[in-house]
Amino acid sequence: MFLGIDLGTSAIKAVLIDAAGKVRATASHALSLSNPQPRWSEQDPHEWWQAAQSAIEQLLAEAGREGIAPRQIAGIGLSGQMHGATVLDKADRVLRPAILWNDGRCDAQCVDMESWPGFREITGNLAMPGFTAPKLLWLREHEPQVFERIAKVLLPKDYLRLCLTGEYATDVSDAAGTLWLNVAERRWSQRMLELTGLPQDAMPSLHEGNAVTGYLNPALAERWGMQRVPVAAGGGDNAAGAVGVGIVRHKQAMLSLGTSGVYFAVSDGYLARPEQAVHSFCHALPGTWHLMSVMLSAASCVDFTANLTGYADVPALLADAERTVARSNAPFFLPYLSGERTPHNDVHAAGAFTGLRTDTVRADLANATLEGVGLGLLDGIEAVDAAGLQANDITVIGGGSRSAYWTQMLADIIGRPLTLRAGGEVGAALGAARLAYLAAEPGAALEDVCEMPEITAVREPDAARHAYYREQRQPKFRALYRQLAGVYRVRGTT
Ligand SMILES: Nc1ncnc2c1ncn2[C@@H]1O[C@H](COP(=O)(O)OP(=O)(O)O)[C@@H](O)[C@H]1O
Ligand SMILES: O=C(CO)[C@@H](O)[C@H](O)COP(=O)(O)O
Repeated sequence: MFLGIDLGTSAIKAVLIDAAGKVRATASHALSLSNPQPRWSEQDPHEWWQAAQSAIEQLLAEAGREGIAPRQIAGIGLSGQMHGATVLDKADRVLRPAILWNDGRCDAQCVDMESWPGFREITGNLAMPGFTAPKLLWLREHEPQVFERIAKVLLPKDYLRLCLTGEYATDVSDAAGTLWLNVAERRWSQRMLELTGLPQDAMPSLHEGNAVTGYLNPALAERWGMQRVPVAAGGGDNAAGAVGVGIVRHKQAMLSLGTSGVYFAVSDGYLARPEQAVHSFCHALPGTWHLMSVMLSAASCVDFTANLTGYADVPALLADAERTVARSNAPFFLPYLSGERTPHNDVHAAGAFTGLRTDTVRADLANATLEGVGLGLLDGIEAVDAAGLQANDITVIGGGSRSAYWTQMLADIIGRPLTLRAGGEVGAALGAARLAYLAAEPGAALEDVCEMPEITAVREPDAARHAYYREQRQPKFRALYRQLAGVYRVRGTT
């Protein structure tokens, strides 16, 4: 058995797979998110660790009910929300709340980074506020008393690794999102670290996703009745999500519907297209890279509208949306609740409902939300296509993939078949478990461990609906962003 742990933004998820790759148990524990100031997004790393322990203990209890003993677990793999800056002092004390991937406070620092010599050549990316390095520049400027005490900077899942093993380590897919990695060469960039004011030993050791980075510490192994199993490097949640559904070969593609919305296309060589905020990162398996478009609020927009309009929960919103006939002159929703990365790279972008009329009902707002997220995702997919990695078939994963209604609407908007696969809704934890498998059993064949799980459904695009979205909705959606962008931009900032 192999245990995968994914530190998502909304919850920690744990999954147990057997040697045939079948999911045998799952568990999760919700996480809270804090927005102490406009554009700030933070979480407490101590809460991550408490939630991880709770998810693991629930998982072991569920596995026990299936007759699986903790000693049967042969390896652990980690994945997590990318980019978050977890800063520790030399005694491994957390110095402040982690600044997350959807935090937009450090746009001024990004402008500085873009002027660094060699920046784009080394990192392959645009400097965007979600990434880790500009957050450290912000700390240097705004919280110097914190900055000078920093001994280590860890990504979210790597903080859990420290708690599990006592080791400082990361993997190349997650490290690529720091802007301290030379992405083509898969190594830390001394130059980018120096320009940030950090020594190389502030970084964890760097590994491929399927490498062993340490072993479960004796106290935890005893408490959970487990062996001191190896802990794999794992991957950033998108790379791990891709491994989980077998998206590991050139031009294969995946769409992740989590808090964020991510379109991920694999490349067998390094490729960089930063112009439209397309991310160029290493994949979690050796010798592979990927391009990615990232929407900062995707399924989280659906939670937002459900709360705002008083639905009991997301399934209630979805059911009502499905019952309501789409009208001509339907309202629009701009999904930029946390600003946007691809293609706009605009921290000032904001969400909006437009086109409201006296007869607008909340189901119209629900449908506008589902559609607005889809149109935003299409912008990102087209940006990746333009970089030369167009894929005809897209596998969908993440919490949002649970809705047949929404995934059909997305296929109609995108105009390509969307494939659902067994375990896809489990998301990145599945890939983390597969990376644990590869690390614990180096003789295992990659093609076997990383095969595509069985197809559970295919959403074929409806030609007439696709034409409607292309001709009627997409041009207006794009125009609305352009027209509203200036309204939300704060005077005196970029
Ligand atoms: N039945 C459902 N249909 C559509 N969306 C759902 C459903 N259940 C949960 N979700 C959405 O899934 C999202 C969480 O997905 P997940 O992949 O776990 O995110 P994260 O990795 O960011 O924590 C939530 O925003 C929630 O609205
Ligand atoms: O910032 C990115 C990728 O660049 C996000 O995709 C985060 O990695 C968070 O993921 P979810 O919690 O939405 O899965």
